[in-house]
This record gives sequence, structure tokens and C-alpha cells, in this order.
Amino acid sequence: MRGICRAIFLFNKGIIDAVYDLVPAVKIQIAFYEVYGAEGIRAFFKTAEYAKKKGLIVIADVKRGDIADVAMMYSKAYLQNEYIDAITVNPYMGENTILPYISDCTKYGKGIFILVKTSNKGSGTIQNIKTEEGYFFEKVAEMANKMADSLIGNYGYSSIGAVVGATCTEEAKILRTKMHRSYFLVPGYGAQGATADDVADCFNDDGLGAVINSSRKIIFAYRNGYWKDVYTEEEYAQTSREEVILMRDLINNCLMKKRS
Ligand SMILES: O=c1ccn([C@@H]2O[C@H](COP(=O)(O)O)[C@@H](O)[C@H]2O)c(=O)[nH]1
Repeated sequence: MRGICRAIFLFNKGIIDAVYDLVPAVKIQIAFYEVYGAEGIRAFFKTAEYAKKKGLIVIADVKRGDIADVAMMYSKAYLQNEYIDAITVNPYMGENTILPYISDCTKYGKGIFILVKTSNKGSGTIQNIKTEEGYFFEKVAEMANKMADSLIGNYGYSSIGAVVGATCTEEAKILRTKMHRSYFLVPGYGAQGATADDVADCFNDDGLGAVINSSRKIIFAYRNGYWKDVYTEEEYAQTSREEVILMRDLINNCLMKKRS
């Protein structure tokens, strides 16, 4: 196990070294570390530490959601960790289960992203249930927005953000008009099929307000058709860098088109 986890950390380090000057943040998915037990968790926090020391914002994708007393412990584990800036939070259990995280966001200058409309194909089953006052995800957005308003920073954005899937273009438009002050964490780009055009409406008119996430498309870029013929497996990190540059340029082009 130790060997696998060491290899995972070195792989991550290679990618961080290759892209840290291009991206604002890394999102580390806890499931891929939990699966290796204690050594995996060690690799997770080592990766977070390395990314943080490289100047990146570190988002732990842990999707926590439990009663408030338990949430306090989750919050202590992640938001009180010096190398983690923000976590993802599942709001299904209600407002009071999110408050412990908000309290730590305030105390320690951290952030959370509340799952509002997720990128997966089945997300509509619950999130798009129509109520008399709109869709279920709109109700979650309303709750998140109220919380966001209580924690606005110097630049007008809140520490309470929202997860909004890149694959949910229509919902993203609605949410962007309702949640001006929240950063959107936008997964679903690349491997799940969303494109630069699809994420353009996740940004505010100032060109800010969204962090677009692409995981497999970046970290496994060396396996992709086009790059496979250009780079070797050993050059995986350089390949990731190329893919990040491509993603950045495609998104910037779409944003410029939208503004003109
Ligand atoms: O709605 C959501 C919320 C989180 N995720 C997470 O994002 C990445 C996506 O990985 P890709 O390889 O870019 O598809 C993954 O860690 C998910 O847990 C999401 O996909 N959708």
C-alpha cells in the first residue's frame, strides 16, 4: 500500500509542478485516497500540502453531510487543516447541518461549495423535482444564497460557493442570476462531456465567479487520442500542461465572444 500511495503522490506532484502557474486551484477527490486506507489519507494530505505550498487554492472534494455535531468533526478534519482552503458539502440534511462549516469558514478564512445542481446524468431525479415555488435545486440555491450573504469578502464574493455541473447549462443560467456573490465550482468539463461553450454562463459578467473543474481529461491527458501521438507516458505531466493551456484558451475565447 505504501508503494502505491507514494506513486500516487509522485504522480500528483508531477502534475502540480507542471500546471501550478496556470491554474488557481486543485480539487482533490477523497474517494481515490480513502480506498487505500491510512496510507491513502496520508497521500491525500501530502498532496494538499504540496499544492498549498505551490500557492494553489486547495479544494477537498469530500461532499460531507451529517447532523451538526458530526459536521463539526468533519469541519475540524478538513477546514481546520492548514493545507485545505475549501470543501464540498452536501446540503440534503438541511440548513443546520451546514452551520458548523460556516462557523469555521468565518473563524479560519475557509470556504465551502454546497452541492446545488450536480453534473451527473441522474442529478435531475431529485434536484429537478418541481415544487410550487420552483425546482428543488432552486430551493437549495435560495438557502445557500442566504448563507452566502452572511460571509462576503473584500472583493464582493462570498466564502460560501455552489457546485453547479458544467453539464447543466440551463440550470446554470438560472443559478447565475440568483447567486451573484457565490463562486461556482463547476465539474463536468471534459470527461463528462461539457465544453467551453457549456460553462460560459457559469461566470458573472465580470468574467469571475466560476472555477471550472476538469479531472480525468487533465490528469490522464497522456492517454487521450491526440496527445498519445505527441508525448510519451513518461511525459504525462507535460501533456497535462498542454491540456490545461488548451482548456484555458477555449474558455477564454468563449468568454470573450460572450462579452463582445
Ligand atoms: O456535480 C458534481 C460534483 C462533483 N464532481 C466531482 O468532480 C470530479 C469530476 O471528474 P472528471 O474526471 O472531470 O469527470 C470528480 O472528482 C467528481 O467527484 C462531479 O463530477 N460532479
